[in-house]
Amino acid sequence: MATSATLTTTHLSTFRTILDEWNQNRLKTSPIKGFHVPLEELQQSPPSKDALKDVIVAFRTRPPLPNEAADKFHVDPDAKDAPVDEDGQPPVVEFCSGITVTSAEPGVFFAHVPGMKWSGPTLTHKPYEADLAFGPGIENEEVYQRTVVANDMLSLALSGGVGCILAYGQTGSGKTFTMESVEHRIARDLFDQARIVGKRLLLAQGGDPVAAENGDIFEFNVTFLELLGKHASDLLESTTEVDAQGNPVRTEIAVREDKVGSVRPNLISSTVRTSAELEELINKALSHRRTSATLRNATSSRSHALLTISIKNRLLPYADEGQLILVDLAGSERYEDSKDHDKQRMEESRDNNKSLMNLKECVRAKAKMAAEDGFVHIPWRSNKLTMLLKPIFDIESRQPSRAMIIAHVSPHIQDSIHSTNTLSYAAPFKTIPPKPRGPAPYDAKDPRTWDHAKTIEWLTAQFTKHAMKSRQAEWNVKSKAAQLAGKKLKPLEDPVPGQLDLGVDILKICPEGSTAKDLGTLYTPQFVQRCLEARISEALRTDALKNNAVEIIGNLFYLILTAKTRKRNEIMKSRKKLVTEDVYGEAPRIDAEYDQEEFLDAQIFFGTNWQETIMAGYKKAKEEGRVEEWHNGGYGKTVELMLEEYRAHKAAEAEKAEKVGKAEAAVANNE
Ligand SMILES: Nc1ncnc2c1ncn2[C@@H]1O[C@H](COP(=O)(O)OP(=O)(O)OP(=O)(O)O)[C@@H](O)[C@H]1O
Repeated sequence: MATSATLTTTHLSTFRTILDEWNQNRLKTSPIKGFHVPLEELQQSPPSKDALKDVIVAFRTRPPLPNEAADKFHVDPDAKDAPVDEDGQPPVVEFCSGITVTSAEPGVFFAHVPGMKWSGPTLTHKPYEADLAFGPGIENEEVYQRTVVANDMLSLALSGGVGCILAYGQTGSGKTFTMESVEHRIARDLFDQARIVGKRLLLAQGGDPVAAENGDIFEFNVTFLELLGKHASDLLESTTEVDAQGNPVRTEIAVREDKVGSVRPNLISSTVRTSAELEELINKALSHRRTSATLRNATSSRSHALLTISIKNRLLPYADEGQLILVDLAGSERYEDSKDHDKQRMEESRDNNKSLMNLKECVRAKAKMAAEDGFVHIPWRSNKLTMLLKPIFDIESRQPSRAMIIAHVSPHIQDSIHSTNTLSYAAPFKTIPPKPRGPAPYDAKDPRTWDHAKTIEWLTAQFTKHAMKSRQAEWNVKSKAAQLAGKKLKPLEDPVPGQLDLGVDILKICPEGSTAKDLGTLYTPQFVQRCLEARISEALRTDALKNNAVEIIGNLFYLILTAKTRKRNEIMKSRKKLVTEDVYGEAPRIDAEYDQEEFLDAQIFFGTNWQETIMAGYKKAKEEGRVEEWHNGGYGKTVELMLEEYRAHKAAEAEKAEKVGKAEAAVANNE
């Protein structure tokens, strides 16, 4: 039977004609939109932090490779039922585009999906939107500048936050090409950036200007983990042992939460001091990366690869370590593409798809939470991949984090169905920043609702507490010395209100117009730096001020976190039992009632159709005013119908396999 790719190839010239007409008509009404800021300008001006989002999504498509179309979609003219074109000739397999970029920022990709009606071939043009879109002509350097640099990922990690970049897409779409270039460029820039940040921090502490010139205050540790199906291994472990398929055998690494809730797999952690050392390490790990041929790409990577650069700030040894997590995800193969593989490969493929689905749930939930400032559950514990990404998904983490997903699609029209799957996977991550809703009602326990005066009052109380403590400690020392000299010191009197030397100018820490909510968006080192710059008394030692500042910002983060958790509990209580709106507010969920294994397998089988079918049912019920009915049975029925279809498909597959087995046995017997 001809595959849809072969059918498309057969009608290539018709599709090309339809596509040209569509493009001409489109260009008449709307010209192609470029990026907001030219690249040179972007490189000169630092990004504005106010405009940054927690989740950023970008699309990328690559140019076709030489001879790729003819090789990849080769049609055998001698085969039985060999396809012929409209003129009865073997189809000429040349490149035909399946993707059109109509806007770079916001990013808009149109996927051209071939179809067949009684009247002949048809083409549906499906639009998808992201924050950014990179067409086939965009070079790696520009992708890096507009993603990593423009979103301040390096400063974020150097300031104790977590920056994560994920490359997603069909096998062979260009994920590794992008990620490797991002990794090498980060190796190129990280140390220069660290010197700039380090110098600022050292000078703010009144440090030695010569030492500050080197700015060498960070320690960088690198790990490289590979997740193949359910199995994690260390890509920095050198091995000579190989398995039956010729893949290197490495120690299995456990991925689990420890007693204090951290996920820290026992990996080789290498300290790097220079760009060259980091570069060398990346090259070593990449050469170790397990690859093997799949149906679609001769050097396809079947595993997720996670490069983590942890950054310790030696000036703030107790602050959380910053992290850069760079993830080259396994190819998102469809069931159709993996079914001809052996059992092990099919299992890997299934596990990969499950982890990609869990990842989707987590990223969508994170995007939703950032946009609405409310609470949503992020199911990061459901899978090893998402567990490894705990620092960006755990809502209880005090570290600021930012995730960027770059969804890659093949440029070929024969891959359009794959492309629509990829684009509809990633497009919902794009969120619109929340509209200003006016100030939230004041709540003494929620710093996010405090005005400037209340913030100053709280900061003053915090610094007063520390000043009182150090005053008392000083008196204790003096009193001890007096005792030794046989004297007795006068008891310490309370200070005259307003005359206690706090050592800092509170108004410099929280200038007019800013509030606790603004302070809550600072990274710990930034707050510490601000406090050091606000020092007005030499009596307050740098070390003491640093420690006080870390504690105070920690207290503020804690109050914000507690307020968020309280809000979450209120929301949870108000929700109906069992029947809950899912994280996208789209459809109700009673998923826990199903056999989870089968439930996930069915979702993988249906791909994007699963969610689309549920959405369609929900929307219809909503339009007809039957939402309650949908909650109480409609959703369940829809899921049951899809599960039944999946079971029927599995039964048919099993029957087919049995027949093939019997036929093979018969042939073997005759022989
Ligand atoms: N933007 C691009 N420009 C030029 N060539 C590219 C581009 N992106 C990818 N390629 C080339 O396309 C081929 C496939 O890319 P790559 O290996 O990165 O795909 P992949 O999505 O990582 O596949 P897999 O999941 O199988 O690892 C490679 O030969 C790569 O060099």
